Amino acid sequence: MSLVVLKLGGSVVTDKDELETIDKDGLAAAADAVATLAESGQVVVVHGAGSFGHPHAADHDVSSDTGTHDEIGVRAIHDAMKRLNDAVLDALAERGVSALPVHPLSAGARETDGSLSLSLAATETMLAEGFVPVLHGDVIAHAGEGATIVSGDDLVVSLASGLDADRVGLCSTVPGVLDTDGAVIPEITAFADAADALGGSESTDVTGGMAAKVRKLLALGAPAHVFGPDGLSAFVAGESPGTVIRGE
Ligand SMILES: Nc1ncnc2c1ncn2[C@@H]1O[C@H](COP(=O)(O)OP(=O)(O)OP(=O)(O)O)[C@@H](O)[C@H]1O
Ligand SMILES: C=C(C)CCOP(=O)(O)O
Repeated sequence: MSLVVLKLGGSVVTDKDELETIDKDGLAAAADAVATLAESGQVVVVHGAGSFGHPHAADHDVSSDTGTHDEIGVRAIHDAMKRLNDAVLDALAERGVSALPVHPLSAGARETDGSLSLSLAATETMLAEGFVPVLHGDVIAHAGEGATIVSGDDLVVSLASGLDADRVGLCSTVPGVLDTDGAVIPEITAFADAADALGGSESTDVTGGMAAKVRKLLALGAPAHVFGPDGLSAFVAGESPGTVIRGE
């Protein structure tokens, strides 16, 4: 059975400019897409943080490489992500999808050099038992740093390579990676292909926005599709909307 790893960007399922606010239409469209995918194969969903995780991470000065030992801060970030995860699970349940949470804080850690080790046991067994695991960007224990942020994009890379996914999709608010004229770049095989146009994110984003996304996906070793909400149904149908990022 084919396996799809799909990331729902925080900018799709939340209103990134309003603290802890769900984008109801964005979440509904994304949940419809997951429901369609789940009818014909296995799906792992990962969602980003949007206006839930990022503002709390910024408040506590935590990023992907700057950590904290303050458990109050760690819990504030994690609890916000659990609230968003609950909303995603509810939207999937309303569509008859047997979705279950996997919270990265309790399933992985970073080593001193920042490399992520994520246990796949829960995710693999859920898939084998017919569930749809739903992971999310989170805060995670980091050797020598306390706890740092793990982005949904990092999780997509670990999951797609560890589970040998057949297809990888990242749905953001932009229709793909854009060039300096605002046109979608159809294919990226090296960072230089898009470097001039790549910036961070327009909203509070402690994990680096599109530039970081492209770097991580180039390291994946399998093609990954970056597209906007309008490309969701094409991705679900097996097409190749937006930008495909192919690492070496
Ligand atoms: N060249 C570019 N092409 C497309 N988007 C770009 C580019 N440069 C910067 N960006 C910014 O990157 C953002 C997308 O990255 P972002 O990390 O915010 O996406 P996301 O995965 O949907 O959100 P989250 O990180 O909350 O999950 C766009 O909204 C845009 O502001
Ligand atoms: C800020 C937190 C908690 C996670 C960030 O995940 P992302 O939105 O996928 O980059």
